[in-house]
Amino acid sequence: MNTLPLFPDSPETRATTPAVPALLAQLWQWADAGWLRRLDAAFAQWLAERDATGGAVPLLAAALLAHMEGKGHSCLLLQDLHSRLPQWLDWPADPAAQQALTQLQTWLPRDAAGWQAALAASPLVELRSALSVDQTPPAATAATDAQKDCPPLVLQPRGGTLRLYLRRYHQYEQRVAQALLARARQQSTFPAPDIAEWLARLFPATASQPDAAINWQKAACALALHSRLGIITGGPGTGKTYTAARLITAALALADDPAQLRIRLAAPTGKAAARLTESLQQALQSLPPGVQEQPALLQALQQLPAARTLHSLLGSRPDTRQLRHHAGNPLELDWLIVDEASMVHLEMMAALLDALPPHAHLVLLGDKDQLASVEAGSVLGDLCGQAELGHYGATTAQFLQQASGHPPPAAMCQPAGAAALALAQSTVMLRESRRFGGAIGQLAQAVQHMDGAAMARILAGLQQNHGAAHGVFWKEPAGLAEAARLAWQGHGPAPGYQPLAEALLAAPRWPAGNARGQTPVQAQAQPPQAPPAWLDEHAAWVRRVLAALERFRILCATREGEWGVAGMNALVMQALRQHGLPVRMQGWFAGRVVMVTRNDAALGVFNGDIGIALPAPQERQSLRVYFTGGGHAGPDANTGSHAQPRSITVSRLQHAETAYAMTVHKSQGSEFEHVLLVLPGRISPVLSRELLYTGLTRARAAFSYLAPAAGIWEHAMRQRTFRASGLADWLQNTADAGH
Ligand SMILES: Nc1ncnc2c1ncn2[C@@H]1O[C@H](COP(=O)(O)OP(=O)(O)OP(=O)(O)O)[C@@H](O)[C@H]1O
Repeated sequence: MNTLPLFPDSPETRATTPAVPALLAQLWQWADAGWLRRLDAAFAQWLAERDATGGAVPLLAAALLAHMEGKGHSCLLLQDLHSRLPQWLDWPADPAAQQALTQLQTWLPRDAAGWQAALAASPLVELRSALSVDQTPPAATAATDAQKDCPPLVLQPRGGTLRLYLRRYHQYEQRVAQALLARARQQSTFPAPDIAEWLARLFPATASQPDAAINWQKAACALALHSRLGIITGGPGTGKTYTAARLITAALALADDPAQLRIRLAAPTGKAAARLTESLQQALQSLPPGVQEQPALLQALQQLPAARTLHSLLGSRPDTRQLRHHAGNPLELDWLIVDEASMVHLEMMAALLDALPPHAHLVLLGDKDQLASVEAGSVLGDLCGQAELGHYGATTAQFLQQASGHPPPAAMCQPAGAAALALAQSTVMLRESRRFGGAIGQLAQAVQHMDGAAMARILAGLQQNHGAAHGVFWKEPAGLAEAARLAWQGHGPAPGYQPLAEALLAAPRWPAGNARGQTPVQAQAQPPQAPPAWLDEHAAWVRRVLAALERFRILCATREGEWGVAGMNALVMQALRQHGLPVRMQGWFAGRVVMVTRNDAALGVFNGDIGIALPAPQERQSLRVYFTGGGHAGPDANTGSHAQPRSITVSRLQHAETAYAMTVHKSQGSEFEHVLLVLPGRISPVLSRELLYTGLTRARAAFSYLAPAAGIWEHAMRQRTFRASGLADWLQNTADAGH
């Protein structure tokens, strides 16, 4: 029911809001100042040209909505907008920006009733009832996209909150919620005793894991086999891939014909897909003996295809948002395992669910505590908001007892007779990390629990060792000289970029006949016909360079500034030049590390792919970008060699940026032996607990931290990332009594 009363507009608001032309002029001025995006002002202008009869407030709300969508929010929480505007917009501290912000604030209604009054009369806004749900089938929704005749903005009261959406995001949220709930409720046909039998084989009791209490990995498999949806969340090393390997094995074992079961693996980035393939292969090596005795099962496991990026799985095509697979042309698969699900944004999740055939099982693996996706939405976080508490219903508890040998602890079950949320019945949180100990693990825990006392203890221990112990170096305030030292030398055995520079300079000499005898990195020239032995030598060198590149990365909270990606890249490039590499501040050079910034399905490169420019083995004077991870095993199109990693010539890679340093956001799905996290000296909303946690957990063996001001870490640790979204509400307001 719509719980928000419809009051007349507040006179206070009307009195201060400018006329439409004045508002638009002001929005463009703010865009020129860099406080809003030009896109935000242009959107308001476009709406005004469509219909300005609703006055300035709907246009102002639209510009702010577009701006917030650019920051990852899928909607605008209207009743909080007035009070939280300074925090959400984060305009610069200078007096002009702050004065503008104050002015903007006076134009906003102060509460939900004021907003509803100001927006309800506008033909640009559709007011939805709290209970209405879109019934448009996904294929039709995708086809009409903007739905030209519908108002572009949607005002949605629900759960006591008033949200304003771009129509597209309103539809995505509803489609995602409906599709996930339908899958969670749809039970599979596997009989519980058969599930129990296979899970007992795959998770035999051991000394470290006696069969005395519930085994959450086993329970996760049981629930994913029980319905068409499994959500498995947990921190690094908690065994998500280990569990997925056993789940896949059980699914194949329970299938009538394992050879016919189409299991597909996917991840949001090429890097994450490569890691999934690799760690799944490792996990499959450690399956218990019972499996080895089943030749058909073994053969099916050996034939599992490599993981792909979600973009390539869904058939992303150049120059269009439309994907090859959708509800009208569904994916041809029976099971889909998606790793690093925290990186999947709302639009991608909606597209994925549209394209999934109804009978297919979907399994999402990911760490709910990591940063949300770069693009709008916080899907996994919204799905797993209650995962820690379980909330299992009586039917689920009974099924877990039957299929895995133990019910969940009483504290994680719903009281008798209480309704159980459908999604919770398909969700398991894994808690025990088997990889993460030492100071990095302790730091990650202290951050996650906002535990100031634990943090103080860890720092005191580090100080006794001049800032470094057990693979952790932590210093604030610190100077840029310190950053340059760590970026080059690392600390202790933990590497900086020096090993990469050494690998680059240790390039094989050109074959005999090249009079200068220079390495390819120095000369970028070679004979036109390279002999096969030289090609192999070149390929081995490329692999050594890529391995060195994977050892270290600088992660930043921001892109700009000395302590952002730009500053850190400059610092590293200066060091590389000093050590004899042909670095150029603009354009391509051998040794330039880049990150792809836009998907290009035709080229087979995707946003977030990391590569390094190196001289090509055959083409005189030419550079190719060789990519880490996600490479294909087939022969290189250019060289014919079987050992070449995936590469493309630099002139074809239009959308890439230098990436010795990258944002923490973009580092999700990757791990490095040593991570140097640098934060800026100014407090801002991007500094958050999730940012620290994600940065920390990218480090396999060593972690360094620097910031130019004291108190930055502490501030970040106490601040949670905020993403406005209505997805949790759509999911939670739908209870399934008796589940
Ligand atoms: N029940 C178990 N018994 C023995 N070893 C386990 C078990 N669960 C996980 N491991 C081991 O712990 C390590 C981490 O497991 P895994 O890679 O599956 O974790 P993950 O959650 O997928 O990590 P990440 O988030 O970093 O990908 C692996 O070496 C795995 O073999």
